[in-house]
Amino acid sequence: MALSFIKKVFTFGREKPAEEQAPEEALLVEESAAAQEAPVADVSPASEPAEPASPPPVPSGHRPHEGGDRLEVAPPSEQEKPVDEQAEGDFRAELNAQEIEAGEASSAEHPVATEANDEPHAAASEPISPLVRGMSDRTEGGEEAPANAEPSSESTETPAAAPILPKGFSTAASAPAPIPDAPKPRQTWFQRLRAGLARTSSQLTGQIAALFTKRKLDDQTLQDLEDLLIQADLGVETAMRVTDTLASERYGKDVTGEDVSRIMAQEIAKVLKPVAKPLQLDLSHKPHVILIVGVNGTGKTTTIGKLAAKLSGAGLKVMVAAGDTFRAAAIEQLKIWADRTKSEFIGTKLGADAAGLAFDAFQQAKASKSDVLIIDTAGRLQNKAELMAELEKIVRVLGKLDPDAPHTVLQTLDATTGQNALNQVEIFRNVAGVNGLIMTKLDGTARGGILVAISAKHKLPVYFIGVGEGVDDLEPFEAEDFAQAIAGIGQ
Ligand SMILES: Nc1nc2c(ncn2[C@@H]2O[C@H](COP(=O)(O)OP(=O)(O)OP(=O)(O)O)[C@@H](O)[C@H]2O)c(=O)[nH]1
Repeated sequence: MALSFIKKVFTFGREKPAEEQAPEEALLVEESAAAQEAPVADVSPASEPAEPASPPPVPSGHRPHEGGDRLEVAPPSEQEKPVDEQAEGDFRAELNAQEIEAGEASSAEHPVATEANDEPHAAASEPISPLVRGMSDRTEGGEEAPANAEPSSESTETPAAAPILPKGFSTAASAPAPIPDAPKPRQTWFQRLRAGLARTSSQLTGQIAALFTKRKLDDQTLQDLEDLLIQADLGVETAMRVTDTLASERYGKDVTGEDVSRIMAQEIAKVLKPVAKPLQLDLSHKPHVILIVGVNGTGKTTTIGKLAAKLSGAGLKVMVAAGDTFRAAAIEQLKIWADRTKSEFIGTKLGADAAGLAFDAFQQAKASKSDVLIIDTAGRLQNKAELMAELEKIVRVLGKLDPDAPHTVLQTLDATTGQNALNQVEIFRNVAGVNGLIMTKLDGTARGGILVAISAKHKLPVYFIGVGEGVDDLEPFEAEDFAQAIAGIGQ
């Protein structure tokens, strides 16, 4: 399967659109080609000599996946990361500048889920402005002084002697230059995952070690252990698996914290292995439609950017649709991701019907022979019936153009959420037919145990995990790695 997929990736990806699309009045459709030709913004002013030179154009940073058919695209090697990091810094600055320009600096910080976010923003539906390109590295007027130029009359004047200030005062000129911090080496994704899950794992391992100090394994310790595992969000089923295995191996014997961690990692991995699957694309659909759903702020738009980068990096023709018509900043954000990932973009005005946009996007993607269409949706709390009905409508409308569409419905889950995520999956699955999950923010202070409980209950594939805000911070989900990170063992 992996080979045939790779073949598909590179076969389909090289096709060009058959013809240019006629512009539609209501839609803002951008061919990515224009964006590809434009230089990448260099937002590092030359007046800051400490900054490194501008990065090369946005790095693709993608190569065919080495070990499987999970989108068939592997994350970039560690050597590529510093370049990505620099480019990412530029991108973030670009994003900020764009948002400030759009007069939405306050919403640029990206809100955490609130009910207020469910209402359309009052901002006017301005057409999307072009990206802020880099600042000039020249002074105003665009001229640089030639190297052998005569010094100006101003420069021949003797500089005024610096005043001698009383003790306890200083001027900016006399203050010692601050010593810049040495740049921190970028962590690997597994280190970030480990760090994100550190709270869960260290709490667990600490409690387990305390529980088993100088005690033989008996019914009481097993019960206490089960309680600890449930408190860590792992769910009753997995907690019992761990205690049953431990009991069968060591009942009545001395047990160390390491014994428990090892068995815990092993049992968690057993639960996760069946759901750690590659995201299969059926490229015969042209486009394979991926709908992204989830609660506000769980990382839908960012994840779309990351997915688009992987797919277009592999040579596929990708279109992204800004179906989050509630938030102007979300449309802007997706447009920037589209430019950056060389994807086609389709959007509409703020407050417009999201299902209508999804329908238009599907038609447009068919016409332009896109391989993959990824549709963003507005974040919604799962208890908002009206918004959930809108989501249902999006799915229905897509089904009119292809009864199998949307072919993949991905739900993003914020790893810092905890127990509520179980309920979110339940409801989004019923309403939108979620058939795959992506857990984001596993680099933060994550409570990753809930993914184990969700996997045990729903058995939905978990395709990727988000381990940062950068374009490359999306990793294929690996059961063993995740299990070890939760149990606090491994690399
Ligand atoms: N640390 C970290 N931050 C992330 C990750 N994924 C997304 N984010 C951040 O989470 C915030 C919300 O991400 P969005 O992609 O805007 O979330 P959304 O679900 O589209 O939000 P709504 O449009 O409000 O529903 C942004 O600041 C992202 O940069 C991740 O894996 N790690």
